[in-house]
Amino acid sequence: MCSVINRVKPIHRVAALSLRLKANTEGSSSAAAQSRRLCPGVSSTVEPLRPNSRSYCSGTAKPEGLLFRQLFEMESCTYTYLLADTKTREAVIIDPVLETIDRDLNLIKQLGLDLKVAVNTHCHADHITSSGLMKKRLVGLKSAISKYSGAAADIHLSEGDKITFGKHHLTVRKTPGHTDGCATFVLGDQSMAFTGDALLIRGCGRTDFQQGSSTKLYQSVHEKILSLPKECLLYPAHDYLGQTVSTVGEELKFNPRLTKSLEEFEKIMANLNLDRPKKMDVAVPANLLCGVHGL
Ligand SMILES: N[C@@H](CCC(=O)N[C@@H](CSS)C(=O)NCC(=O)O)C(=O)O
Ligand SMILES: [Fe+2]
Repeated sequence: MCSVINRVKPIHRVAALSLRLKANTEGSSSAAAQSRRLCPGVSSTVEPLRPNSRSYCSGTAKPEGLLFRQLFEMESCTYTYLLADTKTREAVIIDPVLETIDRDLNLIKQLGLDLKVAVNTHCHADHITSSGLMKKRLVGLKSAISKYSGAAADIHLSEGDKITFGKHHLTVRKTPGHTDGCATFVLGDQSMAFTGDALLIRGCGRTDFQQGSSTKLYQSVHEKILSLPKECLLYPAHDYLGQTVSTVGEELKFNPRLTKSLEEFEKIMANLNLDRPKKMDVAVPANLLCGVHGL
C-alpha cells in the first residue's frame, strides 16, 4: 500500500520491479516457466496465474490532500481504487467488486469517507461489480460508467467529463478497444491514471469479445494513455502477477505488446488464445444492470 508522501513528483519503481522479476524466476526450474513469468504480455497458453509475490509502491507520491488506496480482489485479480479528499472526506471508488463489498464499505466507514461516486472503467466480463449493491447500502451514492458501455448507471460519462471529489477530480478519457465502453480516468494533475483493462502492466486487455478491436485499442492506448507525462502512475484494473503500479515511461519502454507496430500488435492480439473468463456469462448481463437487477 502506498505510504503518505505529500509530494507531487512520483518516483519510478523500475528498480523494485526488476528485483521482483528476478525473485520470481528463482526456484523456477523450466525455461518455459521463467519466460511465462517474465513476459506476461505475450502469455497465451498460461494456466491462470496467481501472484506469488506483490510489488510494493511505498515510493509513489501523490498530490497533497489526496487519500489513495489500492485494494485487491483475489479471485478475479481485480484492483479497486479508493480516492478521497483528506479535508472534505468526499470519495470516489473505481471498479468495486461484489465479493469485497463488505471490506470496502467497512474501510470507507472506518476512514470517515463520504462516498459520492462508484465508477466502473467498463462493463466487466470476469466479475460482478458491487456498484449497484453499494448504492442500496449507501444513501446518495451515484453509479457511473461510460455512455458507450450500454450499461445502466446514474451517470453516463463522456469524453472530458470530470468526476469531482472535494478539491480533486478525475477526467474521463474514452479508451475503446478492449470494449467499446472502456474509459480511463486521469487525476486532475495527470500524476495518476486508472486505465481499466485498456492498459495492463506490461500488457493490455484482450480484444476477442465485447466489441473488442486491437486496432482501436492500439490507437486508444497510444493517444489517450501513453501520451500522458512519462512519470504519470498507471493503475490497471487487473494484474495476474502481483504487479501493482507502472508509469507511462515504463510502459513506453517495456510493454511487450504496445511497443510494437500496429501490425505486430494486431497479430499478437489475434493469437492470444486466452480462455473465456469463467464468470463471463453471469457477469456481463449483471454488469449491464450495474451488478443488480434494478438500481
Ligand atoms: N482467467 C480469468 C480471465 C482473464 C482475462 O481474460 N482477463 C482479461 C481482463 S478481465 S475482462 C484480459 O483482458 N486479459 C488480458 C491478458 O493478457 O491476460 C477469468 O476466468 O476470469
Ligand atoms: Fe475487462
